[in-house]
Amino acid sequence: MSVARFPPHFKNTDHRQRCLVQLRSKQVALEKYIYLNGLKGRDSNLFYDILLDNMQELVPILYTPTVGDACVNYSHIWRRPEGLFVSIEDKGHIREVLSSWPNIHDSRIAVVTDGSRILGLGDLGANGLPISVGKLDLYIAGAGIKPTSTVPICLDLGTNTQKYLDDPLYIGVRRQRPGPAEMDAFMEEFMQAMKDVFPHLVIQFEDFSTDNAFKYLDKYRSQYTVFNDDIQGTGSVILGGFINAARLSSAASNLPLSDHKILFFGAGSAGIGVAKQLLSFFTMSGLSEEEARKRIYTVDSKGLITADRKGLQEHKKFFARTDYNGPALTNLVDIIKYVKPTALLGLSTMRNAFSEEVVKAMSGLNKRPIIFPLSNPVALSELDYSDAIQWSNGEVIFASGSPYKPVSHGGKDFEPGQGNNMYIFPGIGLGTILSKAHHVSDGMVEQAANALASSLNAEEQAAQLVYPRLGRIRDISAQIALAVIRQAQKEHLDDNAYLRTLPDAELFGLIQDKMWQPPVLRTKALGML
Ligand SMILES: NC(=O)C1=CN([C@@H]2O[C@H](COP(=O)(O)OP(=O)(O)OC[C@H]3O[C@@H](n4cnc5c(N)ncnc54)[C@H](O)[C@@H]3O)[C@@H](O)[C@H]2O)C=CC1
Ligand SMILES: CC(=O)C(=O)O
Ligand SMILES: [Mg+2]
Repeated sequence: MSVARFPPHFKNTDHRQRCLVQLRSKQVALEKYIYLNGLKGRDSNLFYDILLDNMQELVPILYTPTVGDACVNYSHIWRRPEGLFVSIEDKGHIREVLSSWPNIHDSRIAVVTDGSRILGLGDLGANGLPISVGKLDLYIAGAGIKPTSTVPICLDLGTNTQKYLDDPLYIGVRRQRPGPAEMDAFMEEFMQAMKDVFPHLVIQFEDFSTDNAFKYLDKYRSQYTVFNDDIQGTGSVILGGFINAARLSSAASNLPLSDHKILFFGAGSAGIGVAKQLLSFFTMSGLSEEEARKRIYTVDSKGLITADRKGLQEHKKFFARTDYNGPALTNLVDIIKYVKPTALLGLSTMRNAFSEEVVKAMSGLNKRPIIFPLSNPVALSELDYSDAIQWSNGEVIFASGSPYKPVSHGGKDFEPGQGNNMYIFPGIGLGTILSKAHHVSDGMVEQAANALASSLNAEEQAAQLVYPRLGRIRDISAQIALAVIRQAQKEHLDDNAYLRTLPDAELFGLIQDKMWQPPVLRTKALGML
């Protein structure tokens, strides 16, 4: 019998470089994703070691935009089990399904999607699992959560996307999605079973379609340790970036912060989640809640949202305008001329909706307009960075949901921000886990945003960035976790009395010490992979 052996001149130190060479030799982003996924399966320590050193290059592959391609094609590229599928056919014995997970006692954080609205790509059914895997990779790399403490879950409830039902390789149950009563009963059993099987788990709801996103957050946030990333995580990350953007914009035009006016293009779970969080930008600037609400306008596929519109969905009512009585305003440039916003935020999934005319209208109103095209993935972004810079003559204050490369214009280099909840959820999760908080409160989400806004270092401030650079994500997550823990303590939601005894500097050190590091150096020293 032959024994498999390493080649005689094999060196672990070279192998790290070899992996990067193999990765970079692939031309297609989805192939890079498949390669990295394979590497994680063969040697997860090496995978995370490489990820930590190459965040800027690898995050766009493991996360948006490429994770979107991975989801769309998951039934075809599937290679190995890497998470839990909980099927509607498991109803009645969901507890047994969850109990099959190998690391139950170590489990601390689950990302749960039902695949019904993956990024802006719609209902992908059971193909949604990679979004949970990708988010958890960011928990591991960004907040040092131990890989064995993470639980990626996709609820396999069927899909209303016919092409998947017709696909012979589709990996999910072949049925339409359940109606509200059947879905509610499934969620009830699932959440109770999660509590029974994983007593110490923080649950992140991800990419549920908008009505269910609001419904299950409202229903479960006081019963379980749960938050919704698309509503609260996005709200928090955009509040953090907006604080910095508004300061830059106000400094350029001498505008008091409370005079900003924000126009939301897109009023789904993300749009309304962000709009509600941004109320606190105005209340922090001295306005009352009611005055703050008046500084925010929302637009959906039917135009400016007004209170007199018939059949308005519940989540759109809060920001519906009562002060506009003219004919329905449906054209974005007309809406901008009417509202005169200082900031335009896109969460609409409408590619290129922010046209040259739109950007010029914003530039005509503001010396430094704030324009955040936040829809994911890149193919659904409302505005490309190079267009934004060109059409605003370099004046735009810009952050997008998915990453863009820096651009040059008029002999100057410009660096975009990435307004993505990836800056927030790792820190919220870490802070919640360490404080053993029973719930994730609005206060914890708001303090996470403030910590993110204050996290820019001198170099980032000098470069007029609105978000810190990704390479510093662990430092950022530690700062956010500290703020989240302190707020949990203030609200008496925590269950870790020891952390209360520590001054901030010591608590910050403890958070950093708790962060998992891939033990590659040790395996390197042992001469094995
Ligand atoms: N940057 C980030 O961190 C995040 C970005 N997102 C992105 O936000 C986008 C929206 O997500 P959800 O709110 O959950 O989806 P959704 O489908 O519930 O909301 C989309 C909204 O856009 C509106 N819309 C669609 N077509 C429009 C048009 N032609 N004109 C004006 N409005 C239009 C719809 O009426 C709806 O209000 C997705 O692309 C998602 O990837 C979501 C969460 C986080
Ligand atoms: C980033 C994210 O959570 C989304 O696009 O849904
Ligand atoms: Mg999401």
